[in-house]
Amino acid sequence: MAPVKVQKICCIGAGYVGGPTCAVIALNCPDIQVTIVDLNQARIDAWNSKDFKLPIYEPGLEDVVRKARGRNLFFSTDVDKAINEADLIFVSVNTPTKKSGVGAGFAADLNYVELATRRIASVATSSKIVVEKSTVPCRTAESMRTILEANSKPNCHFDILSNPEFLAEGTAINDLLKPDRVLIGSLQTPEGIDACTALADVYANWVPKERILTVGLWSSELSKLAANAMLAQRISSINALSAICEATGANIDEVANAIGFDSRIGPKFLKASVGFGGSCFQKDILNLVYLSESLHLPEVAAYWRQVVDMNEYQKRRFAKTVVDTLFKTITGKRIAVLGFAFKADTGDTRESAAITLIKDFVAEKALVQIYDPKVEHEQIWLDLAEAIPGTPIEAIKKQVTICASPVEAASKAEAVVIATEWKEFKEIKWEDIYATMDKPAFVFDGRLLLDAEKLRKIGFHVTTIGRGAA
Ligand SMILES: NC(=O)C1=CN([C@@H]2O[C@H](COP(=O)(O)OP(=O)(O)OC[C@H]3O[C@@H](n4cnc5c(N)ncnc54)[C@H](O)[C@@H]3O)[C@@H](O)[C@H]2O)C=CC1
Ligand SMILES: O=C(O)[C@H]1O[C@H](OP(=O)(O)OP(=O)(O)OC[C@H]2O[C@@H](n3ccc(=O)[nH]c3=O)[C@H](O)[C@@H]2O)[C@H](O)[C@@H](O)[C@@H]1O
Repeated sequence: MAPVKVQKICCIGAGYVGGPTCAVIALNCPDIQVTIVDLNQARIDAWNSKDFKLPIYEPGLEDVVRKARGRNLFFSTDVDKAINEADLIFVSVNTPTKKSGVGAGFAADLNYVELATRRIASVATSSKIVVEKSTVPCRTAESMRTILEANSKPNCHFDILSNPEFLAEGTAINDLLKPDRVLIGSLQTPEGIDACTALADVYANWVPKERILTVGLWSSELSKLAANAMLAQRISSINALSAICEATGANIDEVANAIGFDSRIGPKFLKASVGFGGSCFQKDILNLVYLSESLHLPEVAAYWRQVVDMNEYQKRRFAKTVVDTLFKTITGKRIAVLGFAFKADTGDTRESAAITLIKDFVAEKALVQIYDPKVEHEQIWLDLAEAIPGTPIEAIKKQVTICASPVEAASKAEAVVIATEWKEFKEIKWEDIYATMDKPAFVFDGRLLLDAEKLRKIGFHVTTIGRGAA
């Protein structure tokens, strides 16, 4: 049998991955009808909104959706119809860390993947290619196949592919338009290879053929966890070195630059920070730790576990530096936290280092004044309520204020803490900030973003991550 020519795609899950990924497929493949479905009506309504108030903020996304929506890109809550019409279905649902039961705190919660797979099996009346887009533990495709085969209608055949997504938030559209690579894993059977070719042909509409890598299913699944673990490991390594820099007077940017010049190491992902955040690094490493333990490889599990432990240490170390520098107490002091998103150019706050910092400041009885240019206020309250369980939100609101500008956040504050590397924080008129603050006025740069010397000339006391006291 020749590979099918994909004509209709359904994507289950209209989130940070499903939305942008399939919007870019629709943009580049005008002959393919792409329908992105979700159970969350509000999310779908936002994707369909007349004024393009999309549910996620991602530079360039609106432009892509404006070009393709209504042409060959559709958003719907009619999951069954989209499944039935499609020849190829992406499963792009969330796979968070399990909160309870076996593997709680480590293993991926595969409930959403399983429910989506069962839905496909129960409504499909023709053969489909089912593609794992979600990040999943190794051999999840096998469970999906078992579920599909046990529940399918006669004459329905399912091929399972793994096609993990490597986009980073904030640069998602560029990453999708010009990916370093597209990875497709399949069974090495004639049917598996045909299904793989059918998906590769979709990407070949805009991705150079040499960047489309085809591998075995298990390699593909593991490569996704491995890529995130290696990226996070670089950040934990540079952050561990930042602690040595602070203790010795070395400068972490100079060290990163010096080692990054080695072409075997390379310059990217060596920016010391207050700690990595985002929905995936921690979750995927813990998933790898769990996998290693399940395979009776405790030393391997401990090795990867240390990447997450170092990240926790970095966040806590930074919060402690703030308290220690402010004369060992921040009780009743105003602290401005600039940035709440886990990185710049996104409104996403999942696992943001800012949340840990604010939690620690609140525990120390400080008054926290937050400013972020993109994060919705409601999201900040939700995150803080979750991070500080047992404290009613009214009590949290007595200690925390959300502000409309950096100057407002800095008003009467003793310290400004940079938690997210938003470019606009570089462009602030720091003289205005200084004027509004209590003295001595402190700045803690957790992102190596600001010109410390310039701030010192204004009168600030500046502490920068990875730099010894000046
Ligand atoms: N956020 C990111 O930057 C990246 C995420 N990933 C992976 O992609 C997957 C999805 O992540 P996100 O898009 O961030 O998650 P998300 O939480 O933003 O979106 C998932 C969506 O799936 C929907 N959903 C869940 N079960 C459903 C069902 N049975 N039927 C219909 N809709 C359903 C949810 O309502 C939600 O809107 C995860 O496995 C994640 O690890 C991979 C690369 C990058
Ligand atoms: O699986 C995923 O979800 C995605 O996870 C990351 O993407 P993302 O989390 O969106 O963003 P990153 O740019 O990787 O940043 C993650 C965190 O590390 C921090 N970071 C990044 C780079 C660096 O040098 N230093 C540093 O502290 C960022 O500020 C942020 O908090 C990966 O980069 C993507 O390839 C992957 O697809």
